[in-house]
Amino acid sequence: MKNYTSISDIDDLESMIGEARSLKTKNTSSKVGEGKTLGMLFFNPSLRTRLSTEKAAKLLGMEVMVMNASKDGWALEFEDGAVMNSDKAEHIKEAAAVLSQYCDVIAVRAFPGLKDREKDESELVLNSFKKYATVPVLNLESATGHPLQALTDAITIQEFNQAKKPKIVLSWAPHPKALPQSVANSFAEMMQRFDVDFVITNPEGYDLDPKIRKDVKVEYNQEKAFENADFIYVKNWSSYEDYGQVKEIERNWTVDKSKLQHTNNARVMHCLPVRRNVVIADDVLDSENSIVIQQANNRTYAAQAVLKRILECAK
Ligand SMILES: CCC[C@H](NC(C)=O)C(=O)O
Ligand SMILES: NC(=O)OP(=O)(O)O
Repeated sequence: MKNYTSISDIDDLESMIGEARSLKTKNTSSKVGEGKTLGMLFFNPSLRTRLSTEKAAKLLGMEVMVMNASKDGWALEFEDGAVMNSDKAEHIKEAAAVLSQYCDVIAVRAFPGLKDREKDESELVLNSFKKYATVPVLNLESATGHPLQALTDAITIQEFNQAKKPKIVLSWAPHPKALPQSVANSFAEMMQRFDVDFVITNPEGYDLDPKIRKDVKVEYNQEKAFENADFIYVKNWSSYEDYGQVKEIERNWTVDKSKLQHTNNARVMHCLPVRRNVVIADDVLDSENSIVIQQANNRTYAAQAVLKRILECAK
């Protein structure tokens, strides 16, 4: 595995999950990162991804450099052939090549603009780093995916699952801002890699990209979708068909304790950050049903397993 920019970069998921869980229990340790440097560029805010990935790298013996690329770095030009006579100071060709001199792995967070679907789906920023960097690239959430989060989610479900074939529901929930489909996309892709009863529930007008959800059942009645569910993965996303749009805030989609009565005492997951009492109610987040903190803890071990694999493959 040279890069980790999509969950499709992992061909042996069970092995990767096993390695992450083994690193978590310290049954295995590794200093494969000694003498190596991870460079992380954030074009958008972060708490979990930034800190868990830094911790993961340091557990492997890596040095870590982090940069708020939008705030501290030069404005970058990503279009090849551009005449750079406006506000962009540096081309990604030079930036990626120079970063490749300093870093052994380059990790990038770059959210979608949510204005131009075609441009966002081209993954211009992430793919430009892949094209012009000469070292492996790690996706810290891009315009269409969040593969480290999805691996974390798979690890967490494996840890908590007690059913032979669990019913797992990805549920839309309201949010005041237009958010990416990235987390939902990668979760939907990940669930299709396992033998689970996977259902997506969202209001009409919020279906995910059909290229991602493929033939996954979409249930527009949230409570019906929750029936006998073992896991409820809650996430907001803006409309794909009316790209980037937030329709009226459908407050009755907030996940509260009354909704869980339809489930099989389901575990509730969310990638965080979460808007309490808009996306998920206090009476769920403060209950035994919520595993969002355990889920966030697993971000470190997902990142550690991925970085370990990248470094081993780069040898
Ligand atoms: C990990 C989630 C990051 C981002 N969330 C916000 C609030 O921008 C999103 O929904 O993709
Ligand atoms: N879940 C997640 O990626 O959190 P941050 O946006 O805080 O990194």
